[in-house]
Amino acid sequence: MADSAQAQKLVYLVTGGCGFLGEHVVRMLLQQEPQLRELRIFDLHLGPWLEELKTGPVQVTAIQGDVTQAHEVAAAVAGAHVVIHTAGLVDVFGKTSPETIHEVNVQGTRNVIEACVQTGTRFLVYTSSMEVVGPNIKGQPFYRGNENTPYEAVHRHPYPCSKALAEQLVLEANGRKVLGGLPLVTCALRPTGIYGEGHQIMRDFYHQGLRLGGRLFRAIPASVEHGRVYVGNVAWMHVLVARELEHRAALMGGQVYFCYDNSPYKSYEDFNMEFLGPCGLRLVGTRPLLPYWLLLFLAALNVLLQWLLRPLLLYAPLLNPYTLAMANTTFTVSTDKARRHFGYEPLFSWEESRTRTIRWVQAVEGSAR
Ligand SMILES: NC(=O)c1ccc[n+]([C@@H]2O[C@H](COP(=O)([O-])OP(=O)(O)OC[C@H]3O[C@@H](n4cnc5c(N)ncnc54)[C@H](O)[C@@H]3O)[C@@H](O)[C@H]2O)c1
Ligand SMILES: C[C@@H](CO)CCC[C@@H](C)[C@H]1CC[C@H]2[C@@H]3[C@H](O)C=C4C[C@@H](O)CC[C@]4(C)[C@H]3CC[C@]12C
Repeated sequence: MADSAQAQKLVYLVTGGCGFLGEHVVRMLLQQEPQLRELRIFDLHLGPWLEELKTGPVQVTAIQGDVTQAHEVAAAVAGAHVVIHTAGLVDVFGKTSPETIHEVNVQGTRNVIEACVQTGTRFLVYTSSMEVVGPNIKGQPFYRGNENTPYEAVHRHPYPCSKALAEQLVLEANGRKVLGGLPLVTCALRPTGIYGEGHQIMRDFYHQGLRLGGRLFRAIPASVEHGRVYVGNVAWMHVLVARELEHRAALMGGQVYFCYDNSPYKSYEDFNMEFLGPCGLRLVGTRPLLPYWLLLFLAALNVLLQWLLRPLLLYAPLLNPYTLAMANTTFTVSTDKARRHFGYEPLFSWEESRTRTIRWVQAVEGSAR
């Protein structure tokens, strides 16, 4: 008893803890981090599921707050040993203005860093994205690359621009003196496209398929590989990094790590069919049904429609020139840096990740009826 009380000494803060990834990080910490005494969950919108966590042995503190408000962030960070900063605006569909994306993703991250410095928190893990690397505006392939693969990382879209800037801030903050004089230790995790329970875009594709009579139409060549990683494994990487940063500060501080697991290399659409297929959807065509120039035209038309309709309603379809370029450019990762630096092995096999995701889509199906 005394032993476990002694072991449970750390206070963690997860920003964005009610999002798709954030919820998995929160649950993973509660399951896998024996040193946890208090878990603070900071989010703009708090989920009702947090209530069920409050009955366990770890103190769970839900904080409704906005990362763009420096004083709210500082109050949440004060006294935390580790901050996992996953909060962000993930928008590649034109739902939010570029200014808001910048404010949340860049200024929000700056606020988190400054809060750590001012209040004496020493360990900061940032959820970055594969998009800080690519695909770039030239659409050059990144084929099974690693953290050292040369690639021209040039962006124009507000979301990757904001993630790249925020990541740079986090990495540059490594080594800054925090209150008390000790150095801040930071690192960034770069997931590829995350999938798993709670994935909104998978839900959107599923509903689109139902509307189209159980069919989806191939738009992307099957040969274009798109990197994907299971949300449970991304969460597990966050937990491991957070745990190991203190012990391996010299090695891990200021580093970036792609998030990876044993999910197969496939095109975006073929990969989604691994889950949507067993739920009754069919991908029509072995080749794209429309020529690329026509898809590009439709994508551009969607941008025009979005602009024209903006005064009346928010029109934000999945297809736009940016998402088309993303889906149509090979970007896959093959690395073992996380294993070498902090002993990461995926917690969930591909089979388990697949089964869990299928079960979740089936539950979505049940609730859609
Ligand atoms: N989903 C992916 O495929 C993917 C891939 C790579 C990286 N990421 C990164 O992972 C992180 C989480 O992404 P996600 O897919 O879980 O997105 P999400 O939208 O599900 O979660 C983001 C969370 O941040 C919160 N948030 C947004 N603005 C906030 C603000 N101003 N203050 C406080 N909280 C705020 C939201 O309420 C939400 O709960 C993001 O930083 C994203 O860039 C996601
Ligand atoms: C042309 C359509 C025909 O079916 C397919 C459009 C698919 C797109 C909506 C998605 C293709 C690639 C996705 C992105 C990628 O997986 C990585 C991301 C990084 C992350 O930081 C946020 C999410 C995303 C941008 C993800 C969003 C959806 C796609 C563009």
